[in-house]
Amino acid sequence: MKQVALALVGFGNVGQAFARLLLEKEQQIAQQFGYQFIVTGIVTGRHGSAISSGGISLTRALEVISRGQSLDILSEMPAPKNTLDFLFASSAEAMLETSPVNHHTGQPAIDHIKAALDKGMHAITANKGPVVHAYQELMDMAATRGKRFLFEAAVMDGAPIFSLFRGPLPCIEVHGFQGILNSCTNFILGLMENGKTFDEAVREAQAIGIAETDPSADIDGWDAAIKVAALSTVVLGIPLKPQQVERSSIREITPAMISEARQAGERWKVVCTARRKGKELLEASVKPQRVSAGSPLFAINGTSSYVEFHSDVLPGLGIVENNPGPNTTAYGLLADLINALRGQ
Ligand SMILES: NC(=O)C1=CN([C@@H]2O[C@H](COP(=O)(O)OP(=O)(O)OC[C@H]3O[C@@H](n4cnc5c(N)ncnc54)[C@H](OP(=O)(O)O)[C@@H]3O)[C@@H](O)[C@H]2O)C=CC1
Ligand SMILES: N[C@@H](CC=O)C(=O)O
Repeated sequence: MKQVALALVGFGNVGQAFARLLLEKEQQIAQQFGYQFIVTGIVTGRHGSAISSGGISLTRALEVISRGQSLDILSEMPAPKNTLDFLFASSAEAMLETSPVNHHTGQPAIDHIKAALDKGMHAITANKGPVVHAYQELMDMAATRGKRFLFEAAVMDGAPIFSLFRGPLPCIEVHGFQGILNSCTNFILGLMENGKTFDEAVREAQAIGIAETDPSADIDGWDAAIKVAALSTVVLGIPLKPQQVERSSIREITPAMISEARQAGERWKVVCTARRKGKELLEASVKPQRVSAGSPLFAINGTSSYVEFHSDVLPGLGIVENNPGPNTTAYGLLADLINALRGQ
C-alpha cells in the first residue's frame, strides 16, 4: 500500500465534500489502486488551519467545521497562516485547491498552484481562475517538474470534459460549443418557473452548496463566462479571459417574462456559446435566452448542465450532467488525483 499525503487548500462546500468522498471510498481506492490517502494539512480563509504529519482525522475536521470552530484545534503544531508556508509545512504529494474564484485575476489560487508545483506536488483544482489566467504557464511549470496541473472539476464538475479532449479524442478540431454551464442560474430560473421569488431561489441555491462564494458571480454571468473562457483556452486553443466574454445577467428576467415564455411553450435558459473560424473567435457569449421545446437545452432541469461540442469529425457531441452538486465536483477532484498519481 502506498501512503499518499494530501494538502487541502480550502475546506468549504467542495473541500468538505472531497473529505467525505475520501472517507466513503477509502477501501475501494486501497483495493483498486493501492493508495492510502492521508490529509496532512488543511488551510482555510477564516476557519483556521491544521498540520499533522500522521494525518488529520477527516471525520473530526468535518465535525469541527460543522460546529463553526477553528481547524487550529486539530493541528499538531501552530500551522502557518500563510497558505504558501502552509504548503511547505504539509509535506504533501498533491494539493487539492478549492479556494474561491477571482474572475478578474485568478489569484491567489495561481500562487497556490505555483507553490505546490514548486514544492514537487501535483496541483489539482476546481477553481476556474488559474485555468484562464495562467493556463500555459502552469502547464509548462508542471511539465518541467514532472508533475500534473489538472482541473477537470472546474467545468461541469465530475463530468469528463478536459480529459476527453486530452485522451480519447485525438486528431479532432473543435469549432465551437453551446450549452448550459452554470448550475446555479439554471436552478434559480427553474424555481422561479415554479413560483419562487428571485431572492428565495438564490437562498435555496446557496443552501445546496451550488452557488459561488459570492452568488452574484453566478447571477451576473461571471461563472458562466469564466467557464466559456476556460473551454475556449483549453479545448479551442484560443486563450480568452472572462472579461472578453459577452455577458448578461439573469437579474433582468422578471416573473412575468418567465410565465410569458412558459405560455408560449418556451423556457428561459442561460445559454453559453463559443464559435471559432481558424484562430479567430467569432463569438463567446453568456446570454439568457428563450429556448423552444425542440432544443436540447429545454429539458436541462435543476442544477443539471449540458454542453454540445461541434467539431470536424463529430458534428454534435453532447454531454449532460444530471443534478450535480459539491459531491460531483469532489469526484472530479478525486478522478484527477488518481489519474495524476497513475500517470494518466
Ligand atoms: N460549489 C460547487 O458546486 C462548485 C465549486 N467549484 C469551485 O470550487 C471552489 C470552491 O467552491 P466552494 O467550496 O463552493 O466555495 P466555499 O466558499 O464554500 O469554500 C471556499 C473555501 O476556501 C477557503 N479560502 C478562502 N480564501 C482562502 C485562501 N486565501 N487560502 C486558502 N483557503 C481559502 C474558505 O475558507 P473560509 O470559509 O474560512 O473563508 C473556504 O474554506 C471555487 O473555486 C468554485 O468556483 C467548482 C465546481 C462546482
Ligand atoms: N456556481 C457554479 C458551481 C460550479 O461550478 C455553478 O452554479 O455552476
